[in-house]
Amino acid sequence: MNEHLEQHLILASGSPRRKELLENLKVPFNVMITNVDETISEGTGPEKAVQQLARKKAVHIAGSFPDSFIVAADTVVVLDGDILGKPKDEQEAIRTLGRLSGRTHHVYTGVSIIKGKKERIFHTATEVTFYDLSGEEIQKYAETGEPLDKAGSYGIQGLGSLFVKEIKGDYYSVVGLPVARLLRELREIGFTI
Ligand SMILES: Cc1cn([C@H]2C[C@H](O)[C@@H](COP(=O)(O)OP(=O)(O)OP(=O)(O)O)O2)c(=O)[nH]c1=O
Repeated sequence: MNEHLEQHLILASGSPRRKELLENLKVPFNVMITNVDETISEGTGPEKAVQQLARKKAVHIAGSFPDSFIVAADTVVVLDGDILGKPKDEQEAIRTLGRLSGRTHHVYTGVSIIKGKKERIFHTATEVTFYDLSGEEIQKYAETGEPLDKAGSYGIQGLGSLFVKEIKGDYYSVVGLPVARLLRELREIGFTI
């Protein structure tokens, strides 16, 4: 019997990118959308913040599925110590992109895995450097709508790729899910893959 049929994987995320990336594992899974409050309390560092939020999303689903492996993640961009989440509108996206222009920032992704009483939690940090961006470039990009549902107001996998001069770390972590690390952590918690 296919052992994958005996273990149930759930992605607790509404992000289409996370779903696509998890498909690379080539195991069946279900997607469940979580709706948790993503406010980060004052003074919380990005490493802790992304882990806490990822765990909150996983816990939200885990109670109802104690026999399943629940995976959830959270991604933020950090510049000059400021945590930049998803912009609330086009104007905020334009301001954020102006700040990221010509600079190096960090993308933190936290991942939580819960299986009954067992848990794994980790985060990754990736360094991304942008080319200088003109006001016109930023304006045009913001008008595409691509920044709106993305931390730091850009998508490295989309038109935002045209801004990236250098990246140090896991590309997939910037997109929202460090899949290679996740695979290894899933094995550690007893998922056969
Ligand atoms: C920096 C960056 C972020 N992002 C995305 C990944 C995440 O979907 C999003 C950050 O918001 P998150 O709150 O981490 O995730 P989400 O609200 O989209 O989905 P869910 O909470 O249901 O899992 O930004 C990209 O797609 N590309 C990028 O280059």
